[in-house]
Amino acid sequence: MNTLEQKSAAGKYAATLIENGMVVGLGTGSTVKFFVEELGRRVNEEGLDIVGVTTSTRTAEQAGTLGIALADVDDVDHIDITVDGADVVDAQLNGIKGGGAALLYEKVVAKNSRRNVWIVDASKVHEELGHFPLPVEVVTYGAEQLCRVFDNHGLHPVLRRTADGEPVKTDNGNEIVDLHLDTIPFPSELANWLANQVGVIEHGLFLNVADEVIVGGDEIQVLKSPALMY
Ligand SMILES: O=C(CO)[C@H](O)[C@H](O)COP(=O)(O)O
Repeated sequence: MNTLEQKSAAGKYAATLIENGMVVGLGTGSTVKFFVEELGRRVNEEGLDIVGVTTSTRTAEQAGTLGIALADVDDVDHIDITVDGADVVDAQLNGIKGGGAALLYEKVVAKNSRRNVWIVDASKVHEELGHFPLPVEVVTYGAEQLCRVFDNHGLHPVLRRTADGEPVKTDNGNEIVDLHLDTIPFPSELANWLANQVGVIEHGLFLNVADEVIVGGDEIQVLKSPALMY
């Protein structure tokens, strides 16, 4: 299976986890697109009755077009399950997210979910975090200054830009700085440090968030969080 087929397989498998009456967090990205597509099919063909809580305008547009009922995160009293993608997953099921610049809403929805399932292709799974630039959402005001601070700490920051050279704007109007790190040996320490920097809105380290990771392939692999294994 190629990467796209693996993404599709993972997305379709995740859609089988969704049951009538569930409030479902809908992540963002090309893998989630397959999941939402299959969810839409089940809503329309099987009468699946769910409410979706989206993590980006892109996903909201897709889900809306497919006729999936949507609610604002503040208008539901709980989220049963959230299905989202990831850029990297390590052996502890910690991850890097935000390749699609939706990390803030993704983290808000994840933190308010009873169960978090990530769907990935096999290339995303590694022993340790790294292998993908770590996205950090920052306020526009002072973004260059913040980049200097990151640079002084050896974090190799690059402000993310569109093809036209303009800074990428998130759904909240903030900007994304990608930290080009080969490895992240101490993710908790880095997460705490980033969270303490003035101007940082959120970072893409998702630690102890995923309960399960579904890896697409000829055979679906379901990796479970160590916390769920005992
Ligand atoms: O975190 C994300 C968006 O902010 C995505 O879930 C992540 O980038 C994976 O995307 P894809 O499924 O397209 O590889």
